[in-house]
Amino acid sequence: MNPLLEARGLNLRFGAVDALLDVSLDLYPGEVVGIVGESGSGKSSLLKVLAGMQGADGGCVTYTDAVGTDHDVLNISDAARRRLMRSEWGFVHQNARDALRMNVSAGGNVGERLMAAGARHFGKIREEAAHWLGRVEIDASRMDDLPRTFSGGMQQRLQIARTLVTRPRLVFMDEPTGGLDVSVQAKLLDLIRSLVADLGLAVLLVTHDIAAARLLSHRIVVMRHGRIVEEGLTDRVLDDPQHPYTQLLVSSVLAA
Ligand SMILES: Nc1ncnc2c1ncn2[C@@H]1O[C@H](COP(=O)(O)OP(=O)(O)OP(=O)(O)O)[C@@H](O)[C@H]1O
Repeated sequence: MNPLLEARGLNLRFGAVDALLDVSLDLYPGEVVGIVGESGSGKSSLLKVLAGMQGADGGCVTYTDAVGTDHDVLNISDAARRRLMRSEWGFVHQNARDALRMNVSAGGNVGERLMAAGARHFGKIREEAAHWLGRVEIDASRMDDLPRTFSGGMQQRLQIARTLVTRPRLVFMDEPTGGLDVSVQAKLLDLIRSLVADLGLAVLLVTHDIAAARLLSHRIVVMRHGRIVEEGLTDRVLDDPQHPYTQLLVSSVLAA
């Protein structure tokens, strides 16, 4: 099986800071890879570069689409990147407000993604939006309400419905449960886990929450100072960490 996304030798500098140093990564269809590390280790920078939202100073990223065409993500045109974002990719932001349109109804937020992907039949769009609100456990009676009347957890579930309604093959997630209450986080993680498994999604998950990474990821990549210091199957990395930094990360969770 060929990787869906292949990154080689990525470098990115901000002034004197190396945000990424020779980072290489493969992501296979249906695979969930958790990118963990402390604040400032380069996780978000890596996600943005892989999604073509941020350039790099070196290296390359190749995405192979559903019909087998390779896309050179770092040199892609804005229009082509937007096309991928509409049809094959999704991005879940930490803050739902960065993705949702707050003055558009919940149903509209989901439906407009379908319209952007070419759907035209109003009845079908509304039906599909209602179906997706149900899948993320938002009551149908809230369909015409504005997202600003929703709790943080509901806004995040709405963002997920908006992202998944177009059936992406690859979803980038940047701290999807960050900033939420612990009990809300647990419920959201369970929901994400079942949706990802049902839909067979490939996911790149950035998180500083080791428990979230353990729950969702098949494989874990550990970053420190812009480099990948360890990677492997989730249980192996978390139960038998080899790098001293991973040992520290894991033991600090155990001690917490
Ligand atoms: N736009 C920018 N301008 C200058 N420096 C930046 C910029 N974006 C990131 N950096 C720096 O690059 C390094 C990596 O940042 P990045 O946000 O990727 O880390 P992170 O692991 O995602 O951290 P966090 O968990 O806090 O979001 C940090 O030192 C950060 O200060």
